[in-house]
Amino acid sequence: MGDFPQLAAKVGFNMRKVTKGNVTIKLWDLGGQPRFRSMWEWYCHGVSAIVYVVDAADKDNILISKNELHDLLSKPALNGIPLLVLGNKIDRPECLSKHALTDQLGLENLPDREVCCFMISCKTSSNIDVVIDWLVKHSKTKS
Ligand SMILES: Nc1nc2c(ncn2[C@@H]2O[C@H](COP(=O)(O)OP(=O)(O)OP(=O)(O)O)[C@@H](O)[C@H]2O)c(=O)[nH]1
Repeated sequence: MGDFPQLAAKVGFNMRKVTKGNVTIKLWDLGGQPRFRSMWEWYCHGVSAIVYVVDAADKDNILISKNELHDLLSKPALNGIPLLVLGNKIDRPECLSKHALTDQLGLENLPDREVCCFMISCKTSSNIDVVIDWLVKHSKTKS
């Protein structure tokens, strides 16, 4: 774990802190490009929650997203960690519905963990408040 900040700096991953009330959440923003995907697991060890952001307007790549997500969740070290899936870009007309995204990502009946999905737009800030509330609720350590 100790080498992660240095590694993250090298590959350009960012860490951000968000504070709400008496809770401060540390968020790692991991790159989604293929060359970074093998590193995802190591950043997920011991975390309070995994947040998986999907471009819900990019129908051509949903299957790849699904496969990468299920590959990540198959790692024994990540068993039981709550999963929050965010379908981003709901401001775009071609965006999938929550039902279609849930179905196409295979989120129904994922074993051994709590799973939640919200549809959001980072562009218009839609639903970001419910995401923060979910993260606060699932944070392990309170300051
Ligand atoms: N329309 C729309 N565009 C968005 C939204 N969120 C991000 N974008 C755009 O999508 C593009 C990719 O955004 P990034 O934040 O670089 O995506 P990313 O997933 O972090 O990229 P990686 O770190 O490489 O995985 C940029 O052009 C953003 O402006 C959104 O909610 N709506």
